Parts: sequence; C-alpha cells; structure tokens
Amino acid sequence: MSAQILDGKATAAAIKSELAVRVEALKARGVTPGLGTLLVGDDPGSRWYVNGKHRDCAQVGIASIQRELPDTATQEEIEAVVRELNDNPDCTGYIVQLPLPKGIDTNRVLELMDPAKDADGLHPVSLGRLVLGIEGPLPCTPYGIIQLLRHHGVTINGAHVVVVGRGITVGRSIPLLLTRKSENATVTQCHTGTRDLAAQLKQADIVVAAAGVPHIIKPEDVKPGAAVLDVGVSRDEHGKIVGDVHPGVAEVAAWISPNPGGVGPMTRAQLLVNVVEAAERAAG
Ligand SMILES: Nc1nc(=O)c2c([nH]1)NC[C@@H]1CN(c3ccc(C(=O)N[C@@H](CCC(=O)O)C(=O)O)cc3)C=[N+]21
Repeated sequence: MSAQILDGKATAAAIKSELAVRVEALKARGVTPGLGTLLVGDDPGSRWYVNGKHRDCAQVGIASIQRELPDTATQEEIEAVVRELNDNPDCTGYIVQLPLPKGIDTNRVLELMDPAKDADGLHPVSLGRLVLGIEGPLPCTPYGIIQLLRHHGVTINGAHVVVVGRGITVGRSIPLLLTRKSENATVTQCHTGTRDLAAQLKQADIVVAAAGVPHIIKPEDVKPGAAVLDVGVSRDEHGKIVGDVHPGVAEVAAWISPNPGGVGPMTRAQLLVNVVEAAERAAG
C-alpha cells in the first residue's frame, strides 16, 4: 500500500486563483492589498522565502512592499521600520521575517506591529482572538494544514490528532484551531517531555509532525490508514530538506504530505489569504 498525496502545491494554486478574484473585487472598490516584508540580515534561506512571498503576491495581484536592514541593525532601527509599515496606507498586511539577529528583542518588535496588519496570525492580539473565538488572521501553517486536509476530504471532525512539537508557529497554535467546534478534533500534544511518543502516535488518526527532528515519525509508530503531515524542515549536509517523517511511513499511512510540496506552499497561500482578508476588513 502507498499513501495518497496531500498535494500542497495544487491546493495552494486553487486557493490562489480564488484569491485573485477577491483581489480584483477589492481593486474595483479602489483598494489594492499590499504585503509588506521586513528582512533583517542576509541569510540566503530567509531571503529565498521572502522573495517567494513576493512572487506569490504578483501572481494574485497583491502589491509588494519590501524593506531590508543589515544584520547590524539596532532594535530602534528595526522598530522604526515597523512603525513606518504600521503607518503606510499601501501596506495592508505585513510580516517580520524570523528569526531576527541575535541581541534583538523579537517579542518587543512583534508587539509593536499593528494587529490589524498581522499577516502571520502570530501577533499576541491575534492569538488572543483565536483563544476567545473572535474573528481575525489565523496562523498560516496551522490553518494551511487544515485547508490541505479539507481539500482532500480527510475527516477532521471527531478525529484524534497527535501534534508533535510545541513551537509557536505550529505546535503551540494548531491545537487551538483543531479543537474549535468547526474542526471538532480531539488533540494530544506531544513534546520532548512526552514519556512514550510511540504509544501516543499509535492512537492517532492524524499526525502533525512539527518537531524539527529528522525522521522522528517512524513507520512502525503510525496507525495504518492515518493521515500524516510533515512540517519539519531540517537540512542534510547537501542542503536538501529532511522532514520529520521517515519515508517508510508512506507504506503505512493512507495520506501523507510530501516535503517539499506539502505544508510549505499552503503556509504561503494562507499568508496571502490573511493579507486579502485584512484588506477586506479595512475596506468595511
Ligand atoms: N515571520 C515569519 N513567517 C513565516 O511564515 C516564516 C518565517 N517568519 N520564517 C521562516 C519560516 C519558514 N517558512 C516557510 C514557508 C514556506 C516554505 C515553502 O514554501 N517551501 C517549499 C519549497 C522548499 C524548498 O525547496 O526549499 C515547499 O515546501 O515546497 C518553506 C518555509 C515560513 N516561515
């Protein structure tokens, strides 16, 4: 048996063509959504991601506002750009590419962002709204994963989901989404303090592997017929992506997300959704 593919590339393309229509409608009302990015330093990986986000914007008609600072930038210089983006009417949503250089207080930078322009869905106000059930931008990777499952008809309602990892961008926030009435899953969160990860995984109808540990999910730990989402992006010595999911899992699972080509493109598509929805909210 070989698992069916949760095709992030194709699903993201479908979301993008739907978004292009909404962007046209906004433009007809005199509003052009604009995504801002702030990149600090010249890490080639970060630059590559940021460029990809602007390519995505061009595809759906969203304007791009690119800001860059050298890795020697001070806290004050970074905060000045954040204030400029907050005040810039062409920028309807933006992200501060993470990680920021050592010595920078990242939380102070993120808290300074206008929550109405939070494209990542990770601003403290956005996460608070998510907990309280108030409408707002949703964290991109978690919501991208849910869209990927829905698009392929994988049942979330009533499913037992095992999340591996507790990082802010995925592990910490995806249980908040999955346990909403609209998703209605039962969630177990595993992390480095979990005593018997294999025993937990065996119970899972859906596994979200977001530990950042290469091949931590092994075929013998996965329940036959499960859906497995590979969020990990470690790199081998040749710079090739190594996911959290061992390739042998494809012989046991019913559904698997490829990596690359799975969760990554969905994260980028959801960023665009957040920008368009922020512009729609601002337009009233
Ligand atoms: N403020 C902020 N927001 C982020 O969302 C954010 C960030 N900082 N810092 C870095 C991480 C990483 N991240 C990725 C998004 C898409 C792919 C992606 O689309 N990957 C492709 C290609 C991968 C490749 O070949 O390199 C794929 O999976 O198919 C990867 C990684 C967003 N991040």
